[in-house]
Amino acid sequence: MTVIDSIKAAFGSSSTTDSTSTSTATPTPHPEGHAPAHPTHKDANAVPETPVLPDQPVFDPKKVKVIFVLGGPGAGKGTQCERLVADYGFKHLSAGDLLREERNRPGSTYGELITEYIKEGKIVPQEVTIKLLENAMSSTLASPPSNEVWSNGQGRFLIDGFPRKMDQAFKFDASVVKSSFVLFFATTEAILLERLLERGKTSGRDDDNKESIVKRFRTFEETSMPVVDYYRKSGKVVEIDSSPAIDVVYEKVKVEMDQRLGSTTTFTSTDVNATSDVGSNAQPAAQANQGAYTLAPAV
Ligand SMILES: Nc1ncnc2c1ncn2[C@@H]1O[C@H](COP(=O)(O)OP(=O)(O)O)[C@@H](O)[C@H]1O
Ligand SMILES: O=c1ccn([C@@H]2O[C@H](COP(=O)(O)OP(=O)(O)O)[C@@H](O)[C@H]2O)c(=O)[nH]1
Repeated sequence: MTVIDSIKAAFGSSSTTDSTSTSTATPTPHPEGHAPAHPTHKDANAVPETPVLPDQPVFDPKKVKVIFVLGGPGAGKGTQCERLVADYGFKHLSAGDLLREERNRPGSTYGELITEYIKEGKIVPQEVTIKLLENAMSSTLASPPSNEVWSNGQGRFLIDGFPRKMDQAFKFDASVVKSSFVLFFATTEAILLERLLERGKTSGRDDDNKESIVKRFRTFEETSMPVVDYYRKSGKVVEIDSSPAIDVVYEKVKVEMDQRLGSTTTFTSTDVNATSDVGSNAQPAAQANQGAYTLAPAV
């Protein structure tokens, strides 16, 4: 059994194909006696400990607002989030950025697993992603941005590119906090492809190439669209056509946001920086927060 197989077994995901299923089953518990409490880099063959998610929501939904930002790869989620941070004081958490940051962290137990899943356009086992999000949220609330929407333990998060699978949606609601609504950016596959190939020229991302893009499209259609449809049935989806130019899309986004949050508040540039450090490809800020948003064992 390879290290990757061991990790998949620990997450109840023994083949690469089952990560696209919409199963809501609880992951297989970690095999007794196989995992050191905090496996180190040296434990090349160790089966890592599965992150444990709480049974009850960690955050109070009256204080902590979460808006999920969904859409196909390249739909413009990160681009629009960046603007919303500046105008509404959100903290932007990109699930993909958090995974890439964890993958790049020296000694991460999950580096190899994350690399393989991202290259194949598959969904990383939910425990890893949800734990990263929960850690990032706790850390933000512990040192909140200095603007009024973060006073008295309150906060608002844009969670970008998550949930991409039904089990993630259910588990996040149950163990982190129930989301307020979903901002869904819709456009055609042809536009997505064009944008991703263009982004690939400078992004340095190993999944912004034709082969991975096609796989990501299939995962989006088969696994992530059912999540959008699920939220749509409960009236929680705000759908925006993201085909037009960035400014045109953002004008529509603002109208929808103002209806739900009250009109735009303008924040100082200091505040903008404080809330945008986990934006797309935000490497320097991610380094400044090293350890804060990772799965590194607590010391
Ligand atoms: N409305 C738009 N029109 C043209 N290009 C866009 C638009 N929105 C985003 N882009 C560009 O498309 C690429 C993908 O956008 P991004 O925000 O990274 O997407 P996502 O986060 O959904 O993967 C980026 O290079 C971005 O600059
Ligand atoms: O909840 C998530 C979010 C992202 N990913 C992985 O990260 C990749 C990149 O996601 P990101 O949101 O950064 O990029 P996008 O595909 O939207 O451009 C995806 O294809 C998945 O492999 C994942 O496994 N779970």
